[in-house]
Amino acid sequence: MGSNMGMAPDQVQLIKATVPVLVDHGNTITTVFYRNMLAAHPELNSVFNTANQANGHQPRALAGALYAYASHIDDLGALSSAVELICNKHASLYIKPDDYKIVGKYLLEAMAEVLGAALTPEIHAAWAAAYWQLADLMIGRENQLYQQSNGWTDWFEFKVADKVKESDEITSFYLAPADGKPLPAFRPGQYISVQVFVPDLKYPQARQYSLSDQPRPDYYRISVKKEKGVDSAAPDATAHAGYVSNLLHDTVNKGDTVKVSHPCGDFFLSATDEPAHPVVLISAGVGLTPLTSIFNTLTSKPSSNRKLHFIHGARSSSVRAFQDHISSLTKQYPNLQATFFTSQPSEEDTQGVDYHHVGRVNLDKLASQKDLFLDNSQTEYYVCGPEKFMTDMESSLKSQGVSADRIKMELFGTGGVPH
Ligand SMILES: NC(=O)C1=CN([C@@H]2O[C@H](COP(=O)(O)OP(=O)(O)OC[C@H]3O[C@@H](n4cnc5c(N)ncnc54)[C@H](OP(=O)(O)O)[C@@H]3O)[C@@H](O)[C@H]2O)C=CC1
Repeated sequence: MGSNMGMAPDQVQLIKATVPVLVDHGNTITTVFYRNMLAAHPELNSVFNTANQANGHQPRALAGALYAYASHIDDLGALSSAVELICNKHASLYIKPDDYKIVGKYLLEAMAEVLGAALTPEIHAAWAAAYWQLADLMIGRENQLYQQSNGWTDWFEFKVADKVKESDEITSFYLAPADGKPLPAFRPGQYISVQVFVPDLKYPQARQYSLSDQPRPDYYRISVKKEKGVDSAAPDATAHAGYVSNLLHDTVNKGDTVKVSHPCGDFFLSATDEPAHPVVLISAGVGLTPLTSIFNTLTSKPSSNRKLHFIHGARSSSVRAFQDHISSLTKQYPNLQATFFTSQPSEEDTQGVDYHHVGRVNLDKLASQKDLFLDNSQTEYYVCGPEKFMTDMESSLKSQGVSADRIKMELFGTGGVPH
């Protein structure tokens, strides 16, 4: 990201001066923003995740993003990976330049509504300039991403060619294009958005799902966890049952159609044909889906003798997807290995078969540190799962001398506003 092209130096200082205001009022501003914008533009409900609106996650995430932007307004390079991630998600949802006009209008109006006279004309002008500086940059990047999408520029109808239960919680959907034409390839690790009409809401919702198989011309596979939500009596009652995952599990069957967007995402396997680089895949829960795409891609070449270690954590083997698939391949090929952690083994689970270690994923528990291929300075580590899991794994790898550029992960969070 470049310098502050569109902003005067005193405006940059004004934005920095509003950082404490965002700490105190950011969440109120973004809550008012979403309320007013969605009331005036109900058609945008289909773009935003309604569950995350209801539980306050979306306003908190946007407040965190505003805070991060204001804090780094004179050092925008620090935000480039977060911006790249958001632009990919926008491209996956077909966000257009006109959408930025609506968002800018309601964001500035929400600031005025919440801050009142404290939002002086100078601060208002500085925020308008700051908003459009970032919006222009994102519009430019999203335009590039649309140009790379093989002409696929809108939702496209796909048929569910197969629906396969992978575990008690995860089911795969094999999605074939309705026109039967060959699909464009994707980079293993990338995702698609799937859009379905939600009868309870009376409008569609879209969610991003990682592609869970190697690129193939005839179908895209996603593997979806049924998000049951949290009982409202529970202490952490913030999780709303997933609108889309429950519909997919319960009502979308073989032969039905869903809308799909082109593959996006900046978390992907970096080099598929370089056997010198060992690869370690570290995941928890449904976070194994993009890593299974990487695993299947790398193991699809029988001639490859690349060292590959699949590490996965689950509550029990009944909720672990792809266990038999991964285990059978690792038994067949000496260059492949798998280590399964299970935090609550059931009576049916057998140590050495269904899992290797009791507890959450802990890299210190591996039989030998050579299992992480630490002696090879080219080893790449792909990490996916709950956010805290990813940051813990990153710290663990860094403490063992792995450089940050070899640890790949996709952190959707924005860091939030400090308390
Ligand atoms: N970027 C991407 O492409 C994708 C990202 N994801 C992310 O993966 C996460 C979903 O995982 P989900 O299956 O719902 O997770 P769960 O909450 O069901 O947990 C799955 C497993 O991870 C363990 N775990 C949770 N937190 C930690 C931690 N801090 N350290 C070690 N182990 C931990 C759990 O331990 P325990 O048994 O003790 O509860 C459990 O065994 C989501 O955050 C989602 O965003 C998922 C798919 C794709």
